[in-house]
Amino acid sequence: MSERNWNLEDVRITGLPGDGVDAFYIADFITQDEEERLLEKITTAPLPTWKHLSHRRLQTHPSPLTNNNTLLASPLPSWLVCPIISPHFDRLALFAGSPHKAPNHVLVNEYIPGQGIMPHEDGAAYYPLVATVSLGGDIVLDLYEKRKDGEETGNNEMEGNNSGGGANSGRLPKYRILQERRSLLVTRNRIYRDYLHGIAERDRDEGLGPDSICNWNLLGDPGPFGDGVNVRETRISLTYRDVLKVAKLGNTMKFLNKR
Ligand SMILES: O=C(O)CCC(=O)C(=O)O
Ligand SMILES: [Fe+2]
Repeated sequence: MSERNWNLEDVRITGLPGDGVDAFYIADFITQDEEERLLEKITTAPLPTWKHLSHRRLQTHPSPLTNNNTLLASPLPSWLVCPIISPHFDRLALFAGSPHKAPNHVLVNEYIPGQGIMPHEDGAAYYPLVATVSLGGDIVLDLYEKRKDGEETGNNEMEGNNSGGGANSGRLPKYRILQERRSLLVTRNRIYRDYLHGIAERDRDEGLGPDSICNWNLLGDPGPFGDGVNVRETRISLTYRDVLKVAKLGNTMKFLNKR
């Protein structure tokens, strides 16, 4: 399909800092059929696959990182590889600069209306690039400037260890990105490192428009948000990353035997 020959140059979020090279948004990144197939895989997973957190639930593929942020080498399930990594990410050469040249880890987050994720950073366990595919519903991701006084906890709440955002309450986002279902959002480098990201715990996103949403010009269809409102539905995100430290199970066993 011709419209799927994306060019990253055309989909930069130019309203963000970092010379525009640090964030990209592609509407209609996957088809409705692809979305349906992914939702089916995710929602029919056996219940123990989900980790229940207070404000969302989470699947981690292929497995959670160890305590020292190491991934035990294991392939991603094929439904997370095809078609998103292969062929779509490959065509965009999205992970060409990352150590393993491909994502090796995917978090699946589910938010029902009213749920969200506190402002946080993803941290140093990963190459600084996150590729997020949204399924099921539209949602606003907020970016916050880090505090200059060094008070920021640097919390990585990715796998659910965050203690909560009391210190963040009342804080206003610096930028807002609207993620439509079936879209791809890529954030990397400066946006990854210098900002916190979060999703407000509400059942409607309000005040949406070209002045408040930095990717407004890249939306597939701004029509539904013409009144400035997005009524949340259950939204599932797939966040693809490259974990820097990977241990082969064989090596881990050797290491354990030596102790
Ligand atoms: O659901 C999202 O888009 C964000 C998830 C997130 O920030 C994370 O898993 O670290
Ligand atoms: Fe995150």
